[in-house]
Amino acid sequence: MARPVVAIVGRPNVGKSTIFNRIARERIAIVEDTPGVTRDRIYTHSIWLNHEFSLIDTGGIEFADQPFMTQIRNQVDIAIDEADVIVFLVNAREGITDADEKIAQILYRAHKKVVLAVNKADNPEQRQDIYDFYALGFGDPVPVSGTQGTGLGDLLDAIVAEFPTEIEDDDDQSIKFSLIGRPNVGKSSLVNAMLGEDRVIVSEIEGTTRDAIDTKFTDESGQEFTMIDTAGIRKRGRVYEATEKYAVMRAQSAIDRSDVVLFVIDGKDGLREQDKKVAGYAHEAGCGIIIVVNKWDLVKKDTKTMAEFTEKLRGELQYLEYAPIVFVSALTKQRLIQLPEMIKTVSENQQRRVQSSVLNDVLLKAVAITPTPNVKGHRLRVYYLTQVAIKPPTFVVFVNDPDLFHFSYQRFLINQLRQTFDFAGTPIRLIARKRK
Ligand SMILES: Nc1nc2c(ncn2[C@@H]2O[C@H](COP(=O)(O)OP(=O)(O)OP(=O)(O)O)[C@@H](O)[C@H]2O)c(=O)[nH]1
Ligand SMILES: Nc1nc2c(ncn2[C@@H]2O[C@H](COP(=O)(O)OP(=O)(O)OP(=O)(O)O)[C@@H](O)[C@H]2O)c(=O)[nH]1
Repeated sequence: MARPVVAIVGRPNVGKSTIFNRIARERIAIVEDTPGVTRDRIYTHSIWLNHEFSLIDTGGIEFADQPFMTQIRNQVDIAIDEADVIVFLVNAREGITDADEKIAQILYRAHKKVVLAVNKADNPEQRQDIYDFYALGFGDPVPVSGTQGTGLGDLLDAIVAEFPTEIEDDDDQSIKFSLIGRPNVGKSSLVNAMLGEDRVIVSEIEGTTRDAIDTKFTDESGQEFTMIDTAGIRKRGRVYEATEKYAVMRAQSAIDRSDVVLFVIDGKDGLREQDKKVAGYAHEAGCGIIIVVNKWDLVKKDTKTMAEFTEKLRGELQYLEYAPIVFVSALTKQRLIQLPEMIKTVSENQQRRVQSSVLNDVLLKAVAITPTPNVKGHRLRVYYLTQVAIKPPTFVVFVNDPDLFHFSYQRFLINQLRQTFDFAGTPIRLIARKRK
C-alpha cells in the first residue's frame, strides 16, 4: 500500500538521525557526536494518529569525497524526489547558518510541502529563540528536542497536516510487483523483455506525484499488473543513483508498494551481500517473493546445474525457503513467459484464507505427529488456530504459555500449513497468544 513519504533534511549534526529514531520509536541508528557517522537504517515506517507513513533520513546517504555543499545538495534532491513532506531541521543553538539558507533556497524552488523544525530546543529560553527561524520563510517553526523527546507530537501533527488528501484508487485490481536486485543483474533488460512480449499489452505509463513511473500491463488471461518503478530501472540521471544506500532505500520503498517482489540475481555471479539485505527486507515486509535467476544463458550447464544452483541458494537464503526459483534469460527470453503466471499464483497464495475448522484439523494432526515440547517440566499446550490476516497470511495460535512456544515448534507448524495449503511464494506469520 502506498503511504506518504516523509524525509528529514538538514546540515550534518543538527540531529536528523536522533529525530528519525525518535519518530521511528526505535533506537536503530547510532548517534554520535561526530558529523556523518555511519548509520545503517535510513528508511523506516511510522504511524501517528492513524496516519501511516514512511520516513527517510537523508543524512544516512553519504557521498564520500564530495564537497560539503554538494553532499547536502544531493541529500536535499533525494528528499525532493522521494518525499511528499520534507522536514527541514535546523539547530536552535546555532541560529541560521549559510548552509541552512542554501537548503532553504533549494527547498523553496522545489514547491514541496516543508515543515520547519528547530532541534536542540532543550529548555524554555531556547524555545524562545526559535522566532529567528521565521526568516527562512517556511512558516511557524516547530521547536523540538531530539534528546529530550519534547515537541515531537507537535512536529508529527504538523507533518500529517501536510499529507496529500487524495485517497488510493480502490478500483485498482492489478497485482503490484517490482524487480529488486543489485546493479547489473539485468532488471531493466527483464522489464523490457517482459513488456516486449507479444502477449503483453502495455496499457499505460503513468507518472505519479513522486515522479516515479509505474507501468500497467495486461497478460493473455486479462489479468492486470502494475510494475512499480525501482532505482536502476529507469534512471533519472542523478549522481546519487549510484550510491548503495540510495539504491537500497529505493528498493525498500518499491517493496512497500508491492504485493510481489521479483528478487533478481545474476546466474553467472551468484548471490552477494547486498542481495541478501534487500531480500530480507521484502521478507519482513510480508511480500510475496519469487527468486529470478537471470542470465541463465551464460551459465555452462549439464543436467545437474540447476539442482546444484538451487541447493546452494536455499542454503544461503534459508528464510526464503518458500520462494519459488525460476531460471531465466532476458537475452533469449527463456521462461519469461512463465513470470506473469507465477506472480499471479503467488499473489493468490498471499491472499489465501483458510477456515478455522480446517485449520484446527491440521493442528490436531500436527500435534499427533509431533507432540508439543516439554520445556523444563512444562508442556506447551496448543488449543486453537485461526487466521487473522492475509497479505501475508497471519495466524494466531492460542497456547497455555507463549514462552514455551519455541522457534522449532513454530517452524514445524508453519511447515504443516505449507504442506496442507498452497502458500508458495508467500511468507507466513504465526503469533502465539495466551488463552485466557
Ligand atoms: N542538546 C541536544 N543535542 C541533540 C539533540 N538532538 C541531537 N543532539 C545531538 O546532536 C548530535 C548530532 O545528532 P545526529 O542525530 O547524529 O545528527 P545528524 O543530523 O543525523 O548528523 P549527520 O549524521 O552528520 O547528518 C548528537 O551528539 C546528538 O546527541 C537535542 O535535541 N538537543
Ligand atoms: N547474456 C545475458 N546478458 C544479460 C541478460 N540480462 C541482462 N544482460 C546484460 O547485463 C547487463 C546489465 O543489464 P541491465 O538490464 O542494465 O541490469 P540492471 O539490473 O537493470 O542494472 P542497473 O540499471 O545498473 O541496476 C547488460 O549489459 C545486459 O545486456 C541475460 O539474460 N543474458
